[in-house]
Amino acid sequence: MAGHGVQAVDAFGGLLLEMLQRAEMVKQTNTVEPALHKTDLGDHFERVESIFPSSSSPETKKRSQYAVIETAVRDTFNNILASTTIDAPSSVKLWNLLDIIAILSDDEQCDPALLFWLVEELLDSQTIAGCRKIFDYLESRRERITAKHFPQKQLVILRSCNELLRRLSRAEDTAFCGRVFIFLFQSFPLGDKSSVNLRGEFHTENVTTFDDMPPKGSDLESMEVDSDAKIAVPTLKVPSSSSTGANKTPEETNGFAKGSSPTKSVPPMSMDQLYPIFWSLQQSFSQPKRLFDKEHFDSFKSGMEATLTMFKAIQNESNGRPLKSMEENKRGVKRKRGEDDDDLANAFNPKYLTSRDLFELEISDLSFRRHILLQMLIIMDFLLSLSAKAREKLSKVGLPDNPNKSVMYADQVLNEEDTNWAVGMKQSINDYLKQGLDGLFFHRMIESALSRDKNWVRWKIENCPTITRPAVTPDEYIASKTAARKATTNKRLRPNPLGSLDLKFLSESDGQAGLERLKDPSRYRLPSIKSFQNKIGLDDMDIDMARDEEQKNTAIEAKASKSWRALRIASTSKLVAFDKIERSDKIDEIFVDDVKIEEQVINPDEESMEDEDLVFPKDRHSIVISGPSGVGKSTLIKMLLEKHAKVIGRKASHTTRPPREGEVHGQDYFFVNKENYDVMRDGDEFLEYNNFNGYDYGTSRKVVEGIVAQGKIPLMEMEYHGIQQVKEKGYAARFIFISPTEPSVLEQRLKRRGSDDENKIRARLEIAEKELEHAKIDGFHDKILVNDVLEDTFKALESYIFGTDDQDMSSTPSEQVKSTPASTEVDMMDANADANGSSKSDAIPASKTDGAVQVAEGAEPMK
Ligand SMILES: Nc1ncnc2c1ncn2[C@@H]1O[C@H](COP(=O)(O)OP(=O)(O)OP(=O)(O)O)[C@@H](O)[C@H]1O
Repeated sequence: MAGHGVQAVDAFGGLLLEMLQRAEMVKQTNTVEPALHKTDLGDHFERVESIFPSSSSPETKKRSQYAVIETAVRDTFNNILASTTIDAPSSVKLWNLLDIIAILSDDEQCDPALLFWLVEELLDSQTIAGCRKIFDYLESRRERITAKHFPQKQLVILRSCNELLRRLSRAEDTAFCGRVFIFLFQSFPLGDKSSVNLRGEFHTENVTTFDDMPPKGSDLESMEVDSDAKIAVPTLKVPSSSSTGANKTPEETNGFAKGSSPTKSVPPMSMDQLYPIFWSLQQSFSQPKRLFDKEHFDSFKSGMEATLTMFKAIQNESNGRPLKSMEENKRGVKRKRGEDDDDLANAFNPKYLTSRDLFELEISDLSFRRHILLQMLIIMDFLLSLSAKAREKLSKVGLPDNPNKSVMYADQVLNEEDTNWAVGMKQSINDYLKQGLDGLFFHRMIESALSRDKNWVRWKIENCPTITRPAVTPDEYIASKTAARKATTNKRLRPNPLGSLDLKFLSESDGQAGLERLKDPSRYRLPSIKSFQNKIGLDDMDIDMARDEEQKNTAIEAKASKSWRALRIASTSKLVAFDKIERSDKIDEIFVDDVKIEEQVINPDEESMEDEDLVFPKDRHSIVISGPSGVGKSTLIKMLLEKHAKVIGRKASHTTRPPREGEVHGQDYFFVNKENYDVMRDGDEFLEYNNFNGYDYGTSRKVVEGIVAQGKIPLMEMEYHGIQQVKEKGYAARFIFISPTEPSVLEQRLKRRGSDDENKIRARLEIAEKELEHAKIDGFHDKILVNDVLEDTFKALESYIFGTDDQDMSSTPSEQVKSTPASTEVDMMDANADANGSSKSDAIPASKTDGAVQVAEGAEPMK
């Protein structure tokens, strides 16, 4: 540390080092998470006071203390930066230092903005990849570091974020830009004015250049060179009095009378003619104030009309061949998706490609046309906000005494004719946008975005009044909750109205147990036909043995109900047997065939095993297996996948590591480059991610969702950082830790495995220690299995996964679960009938049940 000769600086510097040492002991990970808390640092904080004796004035003391702390902190900060890189594990010292400063700042021991000053310097000194890491820190601590003293911090936050945004490419780092914006949005209150463009400045630096060669045979009469923008601005010859338009028809003036449609009956230009006109519109889009000049406005109007006419002509043409364009669209999408992850980095580029050669292609693309039309709508809204009607409306709502004149353009009023033109043009654009693939949806989206934008403009005109609403009081909250409950409760609802389902399982008091009962497979699976055979036999006996007429009728009705349900089930698979049924009370034929079918199907060795024969765990959450290196995770996972290939699906992670020999992309890993990996990470596409041995690894949400979509249960292997992230994201899974009988077996197994040299084994064992340490945290894992004898561990693992822990372990879980449904079903059906006194209400009118599934649903829900 640099000596400053100031005793307090040296003393605080020493204390800071002690705090950092303590932090390293407390937080044993090398990652940003978890954050340090004041209690983690023991009594070090009390010692801060002793370094700064109280002086005559508290203000003087505060100022000198802040200066001393800042100097010492900066020394330490620079030392850390000089000795580590942001990617190295030792960078944890930086995060620890920032955490310590955050604690000091919350305690008002140092300048509140100190942390952000350092972050600003850090961002300035790092590459974009390094900045991502710093942002990991900022995002993970956002709430904490912005909760107190925000006014003192906000300027630095804004400055550093803006500086970072300036460095980022909107095209290549779109997702990172988004992270920065989201950080700003979340940190600053909604009504914060610091980033509001109060002066109504337009983004005039965004100049769109295009080929300035005059097109052959065009109608352009002159080419003006706009010296500011250094681009050729073609001017269309337009009738001189178009804005007054007194003696001319709308067609003659290119202006539009009320209700007339712009672009009506005007033939489209050639592409060459349109090209300069089309691109010169961008000038007015980025500098709308140009339109206050009559000449510019006239040429703008003609350009807009010519463009829309061309768009309409293209639309009509593509409507004539819709199938082809649909095909092309599909092919485009397919090709893009087929290119695997490379298109991830190929994000939207906000700069237009304006080559003349591309023009025709671009303009025939619907998305491109929509983009331009959206720009047109924005400018139409801008023009219409200057109309006399809009002015009147604004004055009616009552502006504050000091409205923001810079965004009002009070000296500009759009005349009636131009207003009508803008209204007509807006209407035509809207009509156009509603057509085509998803046109209505697209139109609705932009309509709502634009209408919201108008509110922001109003807010700016009103000089950004604070957007706050008084907090809801506890009384108001309770009153509205009670009222809502009252409004949604039907008092006349009978507990179990005649003919309706028993909805008791929905009752709140039943809570989790009720939900669990809903997951019972018997609720959604069809009962087997066989299960009805015995019951119908029993009903037959009841009919024969009935002591009086009433008993007999009850038994007949019960039999009819069951026969009906059995027939509905048989109708899906054994319709042939129906021919053999001669009497409605004698349906045995369906049972005869059914036995044969079951015999054929239950053949576990058969490749084409039907899905319904598969046995799934009751708990279908993802399974996460962790454990120290060498404990046998991969071995157990392999066994599980071999035995339960149709039930459990393994996901491949994404990694930046190059493939090893024999590794297959998509099977062992998804091998992606760093750029694509970062884009995925910034886009929150990973459930968890980590860096190991200098390479990045991540579990893609999409891959996991894909396994679920296949109807399988995802199985993942993760180390404790990953588990921590997964838990923080609130992803529900079952966490199983595989533990060795004692740590020494790990080394033996790794040596026996022979896949790593001595050094790698050492490195693995070091991390293994941490894994074992974490396993001690109460509740971190749902199940800990000690892998002593492999076969026993596998059985225990299966039992846990399939929810058969408590049952006999001699048979495999699959066997156990498989053997139960038939008998359980019989019991449940009986219980149902009993619960209702008889199965009278089971009868389902034919008109109400159209399929076999409905029989199962329509019948009493199984409990
Ligand atoms: N119960 C067991 N008894 C003896 N050897 C075992 C047992 N379980 C696994 N092994 C062996 O231990 C070695 C390490 O197992 P495995 O590769 O499955 O470990 P791992 O936990 O996946 O390790 P890593 O995390 O390093 O990939 C293998 O050679 C495996 O055959």
